[in-house]
Amino acid sequence: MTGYFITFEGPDGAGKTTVINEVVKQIQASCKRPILVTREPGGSKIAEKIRQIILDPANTEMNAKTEALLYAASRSQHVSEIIEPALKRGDLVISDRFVDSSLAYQGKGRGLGIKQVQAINDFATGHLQPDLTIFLDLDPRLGLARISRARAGTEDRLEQEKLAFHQEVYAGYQEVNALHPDRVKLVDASQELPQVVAASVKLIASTLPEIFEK
Ligand SMILES: Nc1ncnc2c1ncn2[C@@H]1O[C@H](COP(=O)(O)OP(=O)(O)OP(=O)(O)O)[C@@H](O)[C@H]1O
Ligand SMILES: Cc1cn([C@H]2C[C@H](O)[C@@H](COP(=O)(O)O)O2)c(=O)[nH]c1=O
Repeated sequence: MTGYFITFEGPDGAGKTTVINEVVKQIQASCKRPILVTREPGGSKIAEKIRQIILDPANTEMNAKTEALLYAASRSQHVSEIIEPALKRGDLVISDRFVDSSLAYQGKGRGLGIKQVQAINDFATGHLQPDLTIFLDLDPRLGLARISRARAGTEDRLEQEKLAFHQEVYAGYQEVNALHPDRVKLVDASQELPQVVAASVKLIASTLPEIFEK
């Protein structure tokens, strides 16, 4: 049996983690497949260790290529150890971020080039592609404001980057989303949380109707 793979993407503070938790609560009863929720960077023991290195605000000297390769290394382990086995079992896998984050943050934000970053990620993941990507669309300024309200003083190394970096990342997402119109669906994340959750559930139900009880 083959499973299904959904990813959530968007700028920092768009609400991905919060929305995923609420979506899972709402679809659990009617979903015919076991649901596995995971995240990047991280999702497995080794990948979480790499996450700590990448996001540590003390690692100010990390260069952009090292950063991109560490995200890809973490992802490779996450895919082989967690995502692929779950998909082989037939699960619905929902990941908080995946390759599109690297394309936007490292490809565009760090200026490494979307094609170059796609190439190292194709190597890392064996070209694994989500069935559906829900992009929580929010002005990065609003996302950063949410984050500073929620965790002022404990922002990670990437969250501490200047607004100009986050605006480049947002532009990167727009390029990536335009390359994959069939896979990537947008939800207006400036709405109240219940509306964002409802729109996400609707997209999942319309894209993957076969995973729900009739
Ligand atoms: N629609 C919403 N309206 C207002 N606040 C929201 C909304 N969705 C989430 N939040 C709040 O914004 C903050 C960031 O949410 P969350 O951590 O889920 O975002 P995220 O996209 O996962 O962020 P990051 O990528 O940085 O981990 C939290 O305090 C959360 O409660
Ligand atoms: C997967 C991935 C993530 N990032 C960035 C985005 C965030 O600022 C941090 C951590 O993510 P979280 O959602 O706050 O847990 O890492 C990135 O730059 N490249 C990536 O591939």
